[in-house]
Amino acid sequence: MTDSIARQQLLYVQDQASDDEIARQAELYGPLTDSVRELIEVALLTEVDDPEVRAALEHIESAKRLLRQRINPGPYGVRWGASGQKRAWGNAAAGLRNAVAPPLIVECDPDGRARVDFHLGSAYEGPAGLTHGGVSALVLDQVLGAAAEAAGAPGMTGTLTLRYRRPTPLGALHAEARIDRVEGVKTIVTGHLSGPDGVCVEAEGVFILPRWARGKDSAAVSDPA
Ligand SMILES: CCCCCCCCCCCCCCCC(=O)SCCNC(=O)CCNC(=O)[C@H](O)C(C)(C)COP(=O)(O)OP(=O)(O)OC[C@H]1O[C@@H](n2cnc3c(N)ncnc32)[C@H](O)[C@@H]1OP(=O)(O)O
Repeated sequence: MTDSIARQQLLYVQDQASDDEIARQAELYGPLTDSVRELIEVALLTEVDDPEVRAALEHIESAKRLLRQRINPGPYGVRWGASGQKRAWGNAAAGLRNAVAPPLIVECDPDGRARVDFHLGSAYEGPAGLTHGGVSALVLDQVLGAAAEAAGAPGMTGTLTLRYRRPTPLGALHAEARIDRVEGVKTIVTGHLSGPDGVCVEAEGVFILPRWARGKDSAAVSDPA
């Protein structure tokens, strides 16, 4: 096993946190993340005068000093609690503790379907007034990957093919995915992202269970045995 695979595996952790403890953390950190996400939008769009911008910066620096007093060297990784509840809270698309995530709260069925209604604000702009194409890819990668995982056929993205059919607006959007077929360790998933005028981006993904995870329960991938 290479060093990078071993390091990656160590970030899949069973920390035995109870459901109550996970709920406490979600209640504490969820609003912090929401506030930082809103801060990103406000910092992008504010038109107040220079002294107000400088004063706001001092407040933000002071909040950072407070939070840095005790800090996980990162990244967050994926953690499972005592009941098997999974926390991918650092995930760039869906992480509860990641202010960069829109966030996506993806609903999944065990037959390999997934869907999400979400909102993209000004921080996700690419072409003027439109969603950045890379952000659409991020959303579809996550939703297609979640569909594979929900059906017990999880994997890393091997190939993601996208067709941008019409510009994706910012604002209220929808994405959905379903498993097309499973071929051994490969799960092929299709899906799309749509806006108020219909489908904007179509996607097909090949998700592959990596060698190091084969034959292991998903909650046991941190066990190097
Ligand atoms: C239990 C833990 C699970 C871990 C995770 C679960 C996460 C669940 C999260 C849910 C939602 C996340 C959604 C976002 C997911 C990302 O963002 S993942 C990040 C982006 N992807 C990557 O970084 C992947 C980097 N690449 C790799 O790690 C490795 O190349 C891969 C893709 C795991 C494949 O390597 P490998 O395990 O050595 O595969 P290998 O045994 O050589 O080939 C197996 C089969 O796949 C085919 N194949 C290999 N590479 C490719 C490819 N790139 N394209 C198409 N086919 C390929 C081979 O031809 C072979 O086919 P068959 O001969 O069986 O027909």
